[in-house]
Amino acid sequence: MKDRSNENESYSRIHRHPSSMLPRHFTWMLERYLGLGSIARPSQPVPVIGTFTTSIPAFKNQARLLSTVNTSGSRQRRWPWYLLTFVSGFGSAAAYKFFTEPVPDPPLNPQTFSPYTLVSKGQISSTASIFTLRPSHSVALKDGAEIYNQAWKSGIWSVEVKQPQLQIARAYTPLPPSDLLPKRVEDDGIGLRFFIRRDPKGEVSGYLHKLPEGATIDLRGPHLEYKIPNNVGEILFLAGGTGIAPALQAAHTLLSHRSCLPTGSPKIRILWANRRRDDCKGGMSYQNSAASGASKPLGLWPGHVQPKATPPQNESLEYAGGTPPAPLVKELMALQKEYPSNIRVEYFVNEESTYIGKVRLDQCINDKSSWTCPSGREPGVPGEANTGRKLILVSGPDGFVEYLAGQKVWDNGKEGQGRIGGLLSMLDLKGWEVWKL
Ligand SMILES: Cc1cc2nc3c(=O)[nH]c(=O)nc-3n(C[C@H](O)[C@H](O)[C@H](O)COP(=O)(O)OP(=O)(O)OC[C@H]3O[C@@H](n4cnc5c(N)ncnc54)[C@H](O)[C@@H]3O)c2cc1C
Repeated sequence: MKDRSNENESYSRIHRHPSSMLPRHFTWMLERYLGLGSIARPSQPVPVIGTFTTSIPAFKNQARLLSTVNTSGSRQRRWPWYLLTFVSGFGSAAAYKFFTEPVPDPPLNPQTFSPYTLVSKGQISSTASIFTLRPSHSVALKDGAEIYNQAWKSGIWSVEVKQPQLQIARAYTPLPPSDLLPKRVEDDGIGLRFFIRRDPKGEVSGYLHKLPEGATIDLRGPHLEYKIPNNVGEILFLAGGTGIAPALQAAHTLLSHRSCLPTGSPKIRILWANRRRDDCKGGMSYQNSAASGASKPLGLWPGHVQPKATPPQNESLEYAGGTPPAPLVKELMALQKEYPSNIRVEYFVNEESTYIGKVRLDQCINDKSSWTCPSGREPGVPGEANTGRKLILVSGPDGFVEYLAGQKVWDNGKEGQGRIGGLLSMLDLKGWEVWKL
């Protein structure tokens, strides 16, 4: 009968020995290729496994060497080797994992189109809807939020949306995050919303409006359209139709990222013109068309409706009560509630005979009333006069921009600002800068 006393002893030793944690073939490999000797059985010669080496003289020697490895050497002396082996083993495993595991992409990049999923399409008027999109693939949330954050901080930006059948793309302006939205959509900061008007003959807008929820939409961006200067003090934003999207972006940049600057509390006044009440239901209507100069319109943008009657002469603002506010009106109202001294919004509706006119523009440009920083929004100095740059931004259909600020011009394949024309050219702009979007 085989004497097992020795075996028991070596078994107990193996269990005290750190190498006992290693799988057998791994310890053999360490011994075989690193010459680490007595890992498996400290008191026994290491067996030579297999016979494939024996016919080759060089391996024969090695096999003989391995078969006679003396395992009684000092363990202390070998510890650094064990450590080195472990460290390099784990290092290699970590490196392998790092280089072979797919790294989540940022949700958006300016070079290539990234797939987004149409989460919802909320129709807000007969011609326009709010589209909510989320990246289709798993994205690096932190990087994604950072890409959007940089864009929101910078100013007005857009993304390109691809129509895959025709392989054409159009620019659209993401709406800023809003506290009014259900948390599900915006809470992780990677969803994007768009206010898109369906052009009856438009290739891309028509395509988008036909897509069902769950469809994939390819986006590329962000593209910075206009960097809002850091030292901006006041913005007068003239928005026509979907031009409200960049106006909301400007308000977001100003109120969330530039609030209460050393130059004073920045402010923004938005004059939003729509052909129909549809898009801005519930919005506060500017009633004084005569004061706004609309009774003597200059060039009018396509679809313009001539005023039917002379509007009242008082300069009151009144809510278009009775109907629940349209989603974007709600968002504008929420901003006004949160920043009552920093944002003012006026609505002009062509079918109600209200227009952005010369007189109203002149009043806005010369408004000297103090817009103070609401309490608790330090470090701005409440009530301090604003000394920052003053900007007039104009955004909307070509006809709208031309009517207010003159045509943009194409030069060398690039769209340029052109000279200031339209209504603004008739006013003394006194230090206001004009930018047509
Ligand atoms: C920076 C930027 C941001 C924008 N943001 C938004 C936004 O947030 N929301 C939004 O709704 N829009 C936005 N737009 C407008 C948007 O990019 C598209 O221009 C708009 O949706 C129309 O595109 P479309 O492909 O549907 O129409 P298109 O196919 O380009 O057609 C537009 C109009 O031109 C007419 N047309 C086309 N080809 C011809 C031709 N050969 N001859 C005569 N007429 C022709 C069509 O009948 C149609 O009425 C933005 C534009 C820019 C530049």
